[in-house]
Formats: sequence, structure tokens, C-alpha cells
Amino acid sequence: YQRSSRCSVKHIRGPPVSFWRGNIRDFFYQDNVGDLDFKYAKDYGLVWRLGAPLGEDVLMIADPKVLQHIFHKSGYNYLKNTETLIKTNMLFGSSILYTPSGRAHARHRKVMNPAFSTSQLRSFLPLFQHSADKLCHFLGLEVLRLQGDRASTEGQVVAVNKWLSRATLDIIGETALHYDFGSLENSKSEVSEAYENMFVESRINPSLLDALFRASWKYMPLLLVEFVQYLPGRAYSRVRKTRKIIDRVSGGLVDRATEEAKIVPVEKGKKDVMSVLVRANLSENPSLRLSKKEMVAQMGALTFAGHETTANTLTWMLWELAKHPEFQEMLRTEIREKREEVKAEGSHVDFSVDDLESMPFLEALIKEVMRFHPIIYQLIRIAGQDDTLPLSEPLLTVTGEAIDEIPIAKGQSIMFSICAYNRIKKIWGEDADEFNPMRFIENRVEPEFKVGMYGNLMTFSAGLRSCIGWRFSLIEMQAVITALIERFEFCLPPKEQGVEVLRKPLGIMGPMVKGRLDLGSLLPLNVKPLRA
Ligand code: HEM
Repeated sequence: YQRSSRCSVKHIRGPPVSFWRGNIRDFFYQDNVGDLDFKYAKDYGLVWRLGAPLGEDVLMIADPKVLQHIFHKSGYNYLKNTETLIKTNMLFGSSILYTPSGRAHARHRKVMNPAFSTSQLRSFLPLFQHSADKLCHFLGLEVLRLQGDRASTEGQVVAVNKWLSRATLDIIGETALHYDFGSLENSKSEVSEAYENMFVESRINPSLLDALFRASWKYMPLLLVEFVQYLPGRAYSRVRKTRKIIDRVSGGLVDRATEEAKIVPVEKGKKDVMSVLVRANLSENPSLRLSKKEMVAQMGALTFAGHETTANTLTWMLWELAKHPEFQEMLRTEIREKREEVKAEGSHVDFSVDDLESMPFLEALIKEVMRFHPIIYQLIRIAGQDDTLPLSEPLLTVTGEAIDEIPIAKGQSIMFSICAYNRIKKIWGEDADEFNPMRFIENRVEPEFKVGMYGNLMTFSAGLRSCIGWRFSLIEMQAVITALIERFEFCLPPKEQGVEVLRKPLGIMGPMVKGRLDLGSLLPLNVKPLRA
């Protein structure tokens, strides 16, 4: 994107910047994701300026009026940046995540929408519940295994994030691909390993040299994108190997679903995301249909987008419940009361979607976890044309002038600080820096500008490219957390182990234990089975 020099953003305040390194990479070395954003938002206001390598200015935005302007009022005028596009193309191919133009994106989204309709998602609940039961079963066995011969009623310390990751991989496999990853049973397959590798590849923080090389990608015509994956080097060849496995398996599944769609009537057809997607695609105007290559890419992208995102959000939920036993008890009481109500009614055994949606504390808890722990904490876009950003409150410039809008030029890089937006006191209350689900029960949240589609949060993003799987994820989280809290008690590990959990930038925001970063993503909690 060619930048016009008409509108500089040099008058926007921000921390000192090095020309070569910029200061975007400082984010990788924070102890806790968000610390820098919170500090800068406090020092400079809801918009500030950072530097990318090679002297590029990046506008950081937490201001709700700008977010509303860009996500809700600007259509496709703000584009994904070239580095993100190249990376997603390298990992999955031409899926919805790699759609440089609005037209391409709208074509993908139209075919995918039916697979994420409310009725379709409701039909997934039994599958979510089945996996949640399996998770409880295997978690219980793990506690017994760790206990060994010792008789104990105190529970055992378990890396709960690993179990949640396995459960959500199985869930996305069954619901999206009609494929059994067997991850909870620990029958590691070539495919589940490939998906795990893909996730690791996606979050590798580049060295300075690689960061400079990637910074040059923005000058590369997108036509050459395909060739980046053929670059020499270990990291690139690992990605190629992983892609080959995923594409082969997804290709076979797409072929099978396509054959079935041709002979099985719609009402008798399978309900997994891929089968619905294949049917929607076949009934689409041929010029708008997704190609087989795009369908295959979609499967990899969906599995990626829907797996660790939900697993990490659930992980942070358990962490907060362990830190706040009073909230854990409130949730358990609400679940047990609902269980009694359902039993008394006698019409069904497991919770229905309506049952899950009629638990106010559960809803407030999920919103608060998504506010406090947005696992995608920043998003990047490039202005596709000159524009003027309207501010919700005056902003002081480097000369001390107060401005209420910022003119920007086509090509301007913008990063949205979801984590800083989610902590604005004016919106979420004076106690925004504390975890407290009650703010949603007591209706203390007062948004002047409507931004996100769930609780006015930005955690699922907003607008045309917002998360297509947000409802899927909510029902999945409701099913998993109710099953876990009914059957287990989660506490912080014993103090003497001195566990300090950090919110680390692992591609998405994941937990790591201070002093044991070598162990990778890790959340140890004491897990105690409860009597039925
Ligand atoms: C707590 C869980 C989740 C969170 C916080 C989350 C968050 C997000 C965010 C912030 C975006 C926008 C990314 C961008 O603009 O670059 C996004 C997009 C997307 N998400 Fe999610 N997501 C979650 C779960 C899921 C699930 C379960 C699925 C699928 C089953 C999914 C599928 C997608 C897809 C396909 C996109 C791209 C949409 C598009 O470009 O139109 N997500 N998600």
C-alpha cells in the first residue's frame, strides 16, 4: 500500500522509538500481556504512537469511537496487513483468514455463514457435552494416577490447560470435520501432532533479522505471497511438512463430504461444519463457489481458529475461579439449582441451550473472563484510503494541543489494543482493573459507543471480519465449564510450590509459570473430584 506523506501521525504521543527495531517487539518480552498497553493508555490517552522496524509509525487505538468508526462504519476500508496475510497463507493456504480484498472475504463468509447459524450451533450441544463428559472422566483418572497409592481427598496438581486443549481439539475435530483426533484418549495421531505444530509455528517470535525481513514483506506484491512458503530454512520447511499432512487429510474429508452431499438429501445430511459448508457451496452460484483448494484451507483455518482460542479462554476462567473461590461456589450453586430444576421438569436429562443461557452468573462470568483475559489482545489493520478518525475524548498531542480527530493517510498501520479497550474505567467502572463478574449482573457497564457484539467487548473483534465462531465458542464454553464445576473443585496449587502464573504472548495470550518458561504453556491447578 503506497503511503501518502500528507498526514503524518508524528504529533501523536508515545514512548521513544528506535528506527531499526521500532518498539513493537517489546510486546514479546512483557511479563504479562497488556502491561505495556495499560501503561501507555494511562500515560498518553486512548490513542498513542509506537514504531515498527524500519522507521514505520504505528497508531495504537483503544478509543471506542475510533473502534466503532473502523469496525462498524468503514466496511472493508481497513485491510489486513501483508505480514499477517503472508503468515496465514503460509500456514493454511487460501482460507477465509487469507482474503486480502473485501470481495474475496464476503464470498468466503457467505458460504460459511450457514454452518454457524443459531440452529446449527444448537445441534452441536450434545457433541460438546459428550466431550465435556469425556474430559471429566479423563481428568478424574489423571488425579487418581497422580495420587498413586496415597489415600488423599485433597486432590492433585494438574496442568489443566493441556486437558482443555485436548478437549477443544476433539470438539472442533468432531463438529467441524467429523474427524476423531482422539486427543483426550491421548492417542496422538499424525494429524493432531500436525495441528499442534501449526500452532507452535504460528507463535514463534521472530529474531530481529527475521523481523526486519518480515517488515520488508509489505513492499512485496501479494502475487508473490505463494512463494514465501518455499523459502529455505528450518522454520519454513517445518511449515511445509505440517501443511502437507493437514492438506492431505482435509482434502480426503472434503472429497468424502462432497460425494455425500451429491447423493444424500439435505435433511438427512450430516450436520458437521464441513458437510454444511460443502452443501452451501454446492448450492451457491458457480462463479461465487469456493474452490476445492479454498475448502481444504478452510478446514485447517477453522481448526486453528477454534481450538486454542477456546481452550485458553477456558484456562483463564479456571484460573480466576481458583483465585476467587467465592465466585466458584456461586457458579456451582447456580449449576446445581438448574440441575434440580431440570430433574424436576423431567423433560430432558442434559442441559439444553436454553438452560445454559438462563444462568445469569455463568453468563456474567464468561463475559468478565473475556474482558479481563482477551486471548487475542491486539489486532492489526492498514488504512485502505485516507480517513479521519473521530475521538471519543480530546487527546493531547506532543505540543500539548488538544485534538478531537486524527487525519490519517492511506497505508497507515493501526493496531487495536483490545486489552486496553477492555479496561477503560469510563466503560467498565472504576474497578476495571479487578476481576469481578458482578459488574455484568449489576448492570454497571455503561457503553456510550456500541463496539463488540458480545457484552460490548472487542474480544471477538467486531464488524464484517468479526469472529464467525463466537456463538459456537460460547455454547462450547458453557457446556465444558458447567460439567467441570459440577464435578471438580479447582484451587490454587499449594503455596509452597510458589507458582506465579504469567499472561504470556504466545501468539494468543497463554499462561506460563514464572521461572519455568522452558515448560511452555502451563497452568497448574489443584483439582479435587467432588462427590456426586
Ligand atoms: C474464545 C474463543 C474465541 C475468540 C476469543 C476468538 C476471537 C476472534 C477474533 C478476535 C477474530 C478476528 C481476527 C482478525 O480480525 O484478525 C476471530 C476471527 C475468526 N474466528 Fe474466532 N475466536 C474464538 C473462537 C472461535 C471458534 C470456536 C471458531 C470456529 C469454530 C472461530 C473461527 C474464527 C474464524 C473463521 C475467524 C475469521 C473470520 C473472518 O475473517 O471473517 N473462532 N476470532
